Amino acid sequence: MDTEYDAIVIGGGSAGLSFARQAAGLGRKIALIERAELGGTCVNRGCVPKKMLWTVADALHRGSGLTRAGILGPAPQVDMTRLCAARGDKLESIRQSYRETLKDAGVHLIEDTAGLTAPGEVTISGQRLHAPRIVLATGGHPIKPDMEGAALACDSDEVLNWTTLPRSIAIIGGGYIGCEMAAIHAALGVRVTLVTDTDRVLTEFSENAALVGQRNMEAQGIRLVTSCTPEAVRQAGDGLELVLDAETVLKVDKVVAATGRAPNLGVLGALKDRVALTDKGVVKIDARFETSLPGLHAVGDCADRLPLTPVASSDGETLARQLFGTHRDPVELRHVATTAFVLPPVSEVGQPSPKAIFDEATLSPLSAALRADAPQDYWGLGGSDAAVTSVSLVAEGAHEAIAWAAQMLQHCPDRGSMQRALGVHPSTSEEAMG
Ligand SMILES: Cc1cc2nc3c(=O)[nH]c(=O)nc-3n(C[C@H](O)[C@H](O)[C@H](O)COP(=O)(O)OP(=O)(O)OC[C@H]3O[C@@H](n4cnc5c(N)ncnc54)[C@H](O)[C@@H]3O)c2cc1C
Ligand SMILES: NC(=O)c1ccc[n+]([C@@H]2O[C@H](COP(=O)([O-])OP(=O)(O)OC[C@H]3O[C@@H](n4cnc5c(N)ncnc54)[C@H](O)[C@@H]3O)[C@@H](O)[C@H]2O)c1
Repeated sequence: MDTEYDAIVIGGGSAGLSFARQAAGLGRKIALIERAELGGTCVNRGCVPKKMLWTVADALHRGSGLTRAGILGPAPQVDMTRLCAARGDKLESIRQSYRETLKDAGVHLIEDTAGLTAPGEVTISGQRLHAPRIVLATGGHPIKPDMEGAALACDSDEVLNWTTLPRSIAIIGGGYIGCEMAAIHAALGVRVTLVTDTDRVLTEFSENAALVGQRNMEAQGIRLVTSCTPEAVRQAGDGLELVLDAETVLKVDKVVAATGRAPNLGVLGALKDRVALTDKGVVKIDARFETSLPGLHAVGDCADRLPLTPVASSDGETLARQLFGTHRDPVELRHVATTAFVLPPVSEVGQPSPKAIFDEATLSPLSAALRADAPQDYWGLGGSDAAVTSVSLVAEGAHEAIAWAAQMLQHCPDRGSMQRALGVHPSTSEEAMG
């Protein structure tokens, strides 16, 4: 087996795959080491299985609200066996396409657990490999809250592997994962309570957009408990109890912890003290993704960027170009569009100002007139009339439209010139642009 490479990348998720493909494409000899499934979190335990579930939830949700339009009759049932089989096939086809891509690109794929044993040296199953550049792309894992009985709670990895649906769940955490799991499972017919320690959900989004998303979740029948840190999870017969305080105990089939993620840094072994971390516990990097240990770079969720797949993929490719091609700056995080896949989705790009310059209405889409639960749409602009710096959107299809807003923001538009373009009638965006 070869032991000398131009670069060794540890982790075959979005960041590592993208680095390896690009670096090999630039003619370099690259090893990629992956201890589990190719594709990492996004493909196996994140975006892809989540989005497939969300697609089903979205269809059920749109249909179920339309009672005033005369769509009546028994609620459609989800066959989880079929759904899981279709999802399993899709994930395997993605993993297979990655295997083929790596092979075609000439990347040496090693399926093993890697440890960093010295600068420029990685060890797998007792064998030492060397490269002047080592890339950490080891991603992260879910963390559970520090409370009695936390081990009884499922994390997102487990939820995305459920083959049957519980009747009721309590979710701890109102971030992306907690809200997405809540909206999806409520649409699938599960009774959902979401408990979070902040005073509103989706605190990574601007307040006005998040509050519209929160109201839509409540209209969907999700019970929200804010500003609450649960005290314990207890077994109670076949089910569980989530203890909120001395007086309040929720009885549910399952408790889900969606309380954040931490980077996978076991790979650093004895070198861990030589690799500086940020206050958030992720690896500190400079503009060339280099860590405090010369020759060691970090990309994706283990590094101090935004834990989103497009950022991981783009940074992996950028690092390969920086090391082996022509220099390219990392994408600016203010141009990264993001979406919480609730129903309808909450999407945003840019740097929202505390007070939006345009959000005078929470828009009432025409479809709401036909729905029993009347979801609201929302469009907000941040910055100033002279320079718009953010766009927030809550609407069906928001996750598609927000990419165009990201492109528009690159050109620093003023509000006046935005109004000289016209939207489609009748549509939410037309109301917002008017
Ligand atoms: C439930 C959920 C839903 C999400 N939804 C979205 C979404 O809709 N949109 C979005 O943009 N982002 C989403 N994300 C975030 C996205 O999945 C991550 O940002 C992205 O997957 C990070 O990619 P990565 O390559 O940095 O890490 P990962 O994909 O986690 O890959 C790291 C890989 O490194 C391997 N590894 C770790 N240590 C070692 C070792 N010592 N030796 C060998 N291999 C090792 C791991 O096995 C893993 O495969 C979601 C995340 C979750 C959990
Ligand atoms: N659609 C997407 O793009 C998407 C989807 C899922 C995840 N992600 C990425 O994954 C990252 C992690 O997501 P996440 O939702 O796990 O983490 P998060 O950090 O975004 O949210 C965790 C939430 O749990 C709350 N919390 C923590 N401990 C608690 C406790 N003991 N009691 C009550 N509430 C508690 C926090 O206040 C926070 O609201 C996100 O930042 C995001 O970048 C993205």
